Amino acid sequence: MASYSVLHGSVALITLQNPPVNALSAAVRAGITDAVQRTLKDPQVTSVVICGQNGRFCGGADIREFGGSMSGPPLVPMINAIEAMDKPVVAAIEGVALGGGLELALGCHYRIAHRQALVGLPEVTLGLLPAAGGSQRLPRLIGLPAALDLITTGKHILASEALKLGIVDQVTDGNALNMAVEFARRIVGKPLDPRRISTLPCPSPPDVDFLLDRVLAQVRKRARGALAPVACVGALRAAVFLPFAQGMEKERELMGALFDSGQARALQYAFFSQRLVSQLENHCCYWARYGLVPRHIAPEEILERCLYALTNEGFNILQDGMAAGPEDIDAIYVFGYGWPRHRGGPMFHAGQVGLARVLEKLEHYQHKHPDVPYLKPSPLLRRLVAAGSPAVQKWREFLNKDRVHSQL
Ligand SMILES: CCCCCCCCCCCCC[C@H](O)CC(=O)SCCNC(=O)CCNC(=O)[C@H](O)C(C)(C)COP(=O)(O)OP(=O)(O)OC[C@H]1O[C@@H](n2cnc3c(N)ncnc32)[C@H](O)[C@@H]1OP(=O)(O)O
Repeated sequence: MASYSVLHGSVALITLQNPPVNALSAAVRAGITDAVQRTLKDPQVTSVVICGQNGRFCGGADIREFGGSMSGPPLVPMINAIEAMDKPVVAAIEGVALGGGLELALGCHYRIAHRQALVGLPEVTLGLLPAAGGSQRLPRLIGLPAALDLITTGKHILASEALKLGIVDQVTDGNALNMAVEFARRIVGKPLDPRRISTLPCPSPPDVDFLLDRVLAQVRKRARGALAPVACVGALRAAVFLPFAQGMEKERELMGALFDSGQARALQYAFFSQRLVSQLENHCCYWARYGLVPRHIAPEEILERCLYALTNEGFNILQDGMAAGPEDIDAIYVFGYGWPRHRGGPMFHAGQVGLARVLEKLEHYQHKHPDVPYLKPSPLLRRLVAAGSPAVQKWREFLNKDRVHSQL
């Protein structure tokens, strides 16, 4: 939800309340929408400040809502209504203004931030693009090159850097909310048209087509099949060449394509998995509270069972002649499935660990779990170990000889 109060008899304060990061859930959007209506109707109110509870402006749209049917007031008309207000609206940014949180701030007429606050449009890291006007407002505010960088990488930047880029108007080492309230009182009566970012042209260099094509090529190379970074460039192209309203349509169309994609679902799953795993210690407290003694499972056991079963299947694939050499399997994992390049690939990694050790581990886990077929050591792995564990670069040659031998 969002609370509404009036300070000094004239400054309406709208406070986002959804701990821990004040994500823009349906209840928060409804609260803001109601508060905006109250502000418009109250003749005593001459300016507005929007802030977040507990020193955090807003962590963006509520990612948990993406999995279900979304209800409540939609974000885009809500932000447009804030921008259209005829009373100045100031965002007081503390903690974070990320994703939809920054898009909300960009709909305000001014942004005052704590120097250490983090701002950014990280949607791309969730397989999405900034679809509450961020892809259309940010380039109009800071120019195309800087917006391309921020939106296609999703990086968070400090408010002090955001000030240099022109994203925020002032930063403070003190209390950003107090500063925003004082600021809001001072700017009453100043013209608001130049502060409505949607009405501004998008500053872009003369060789804009060249720039967009170059960034698109870079992004495609870096993205390795990820859809969102490419869609982000498409949305920014729209910001340059289309009027705001049509740009917003394009933003929505591109978001629609990403929204239900397997990639967005996978990246959002990864976002929550990462946080869940870091809470594992609390699970231990849960066991202790109920007097249960959990079987100790070392993280290495899970890792090794997954990893060695995978490499073992790689040896079976090589033996069956489905891949000509270990490089074919490693390239699929490094380039197609994000296996860390510095670890070479699963087959190379097996060589690094030592084939005898991989075999020993597989035998150990097979003994513990005889019903899991993937843990049964591949005959090829056994033959490689028996042949003295040749280096991975020699396996292709070994396989050729092995195949010739088996045909004789
Ligand atoms: C035709 C069909 C058309 C369809 C078109 C659809 C149009 C739909 C319009 C939608 C408009 C979209 C608008 C917007 O552009 C989209 C977004 O805003 S996506 C969200 C962007 N924000 C982020 O990516 C920020 C994510 N969060 C973080 O990076 C960090 O959490 C943080 C904010 C930096 C804080 O970090 P920490 O202090 O370390 O805390 P944790 O990370 O541990 O988080 C604490 C807790 O909060 C949960 N959480 C964090 N952010 C969110 C969030 N945005 N939504 C929901 N929950 C969030 C996090 O999971 C932790 O909870 P726990 O998992 O521990 O229970």
